[in-house]
Amino acid sequence: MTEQTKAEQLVVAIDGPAGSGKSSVSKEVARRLGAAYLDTGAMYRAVTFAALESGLDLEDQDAIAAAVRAADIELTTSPDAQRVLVGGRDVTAEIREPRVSGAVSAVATNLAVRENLVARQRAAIEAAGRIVAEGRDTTTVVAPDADARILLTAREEVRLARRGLELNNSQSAEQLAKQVSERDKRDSTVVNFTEAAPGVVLVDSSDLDFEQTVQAVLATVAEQSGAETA
Ligand SMILES: Nc1ncnc2c1ncn2[C@@H]1O[C@H](COP(=O)(O)OP(=O)(O)OP(=O)(O)O)[C@@H](O)[C@H]1O
Ligand SMILES: Nc1ccn([C@@H]2O[C@H](COP(=O)(O)O)[C@@H](O)[C@H]2O)c(=O)n1
Repeated sequence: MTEQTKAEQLVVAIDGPAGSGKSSVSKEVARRLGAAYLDTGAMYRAVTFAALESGLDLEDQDAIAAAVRAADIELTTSPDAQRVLVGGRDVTAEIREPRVSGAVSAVATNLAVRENLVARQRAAIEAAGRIVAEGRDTTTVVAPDADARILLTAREEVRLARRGLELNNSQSAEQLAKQVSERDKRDSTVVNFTEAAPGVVLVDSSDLDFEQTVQAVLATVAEQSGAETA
């Protein structure tokens, strides 16, 4: 762990469905808290990228399990400069490509992959000490003992519209549904990110703008952890 007093340590876990604002809101909350930021989804994307590059059959559970164990993944935890390296190669942009987004659920539903990545994520949280970690199972599996646990959500039509706007409305309704609703459907076969578990606070951003959502999350962190977030 870095040089931090006990009072400075703070673990915030945020999960929720696709397009709910997990990554953008978590990054901004991390900046305002002077905390690190862990994008757990980037790790699933990195493994998927590595498997695709090696030409592996993503449905071959054993081959993918072996690949994750061998995967050399480096992830920076600065909310201002995120970099992802696989085997020393910078794949920060490539892991966001549609071929990875379309394939990642197949890898993320492999339980051996989840076990391996959850262990790496816990180690990253422990190493940082003061951190906002986001991803579909962070409040329930990765960091159930976090100081603050939030399920960030928004109505489906709002999430679809936000993702559409993010992509300059270049996608058809069908393509958007694939990237948001269908991915959630497949992911939810192994993780529950639609209902708040006991002790997890629901923040619904459907009728909030970005800044209001950040404020709502900061207020929830203060309430749950007792930390000063203003
Ligand atoms: N409250 C909000 N109001 C308006 N736009 C928002 C709000 N929260 C997030 N956004 C925007 O919605 C889009 C989706 O957000 P983001 O990528 O953070 O979602 P996500 O939950 O991380 O999605 P995924 O799980 O698919 O990676 C981004 O363009 C982001 O800027
Ligand atoms: N904790 C997590 C985080 C992510 N996943 C899987 O990775 C995919 C990509 O996540 P993004 O947040 O970058 O969109 C996601 O669709 C899940 O398949 C996960 O399983 N658990």
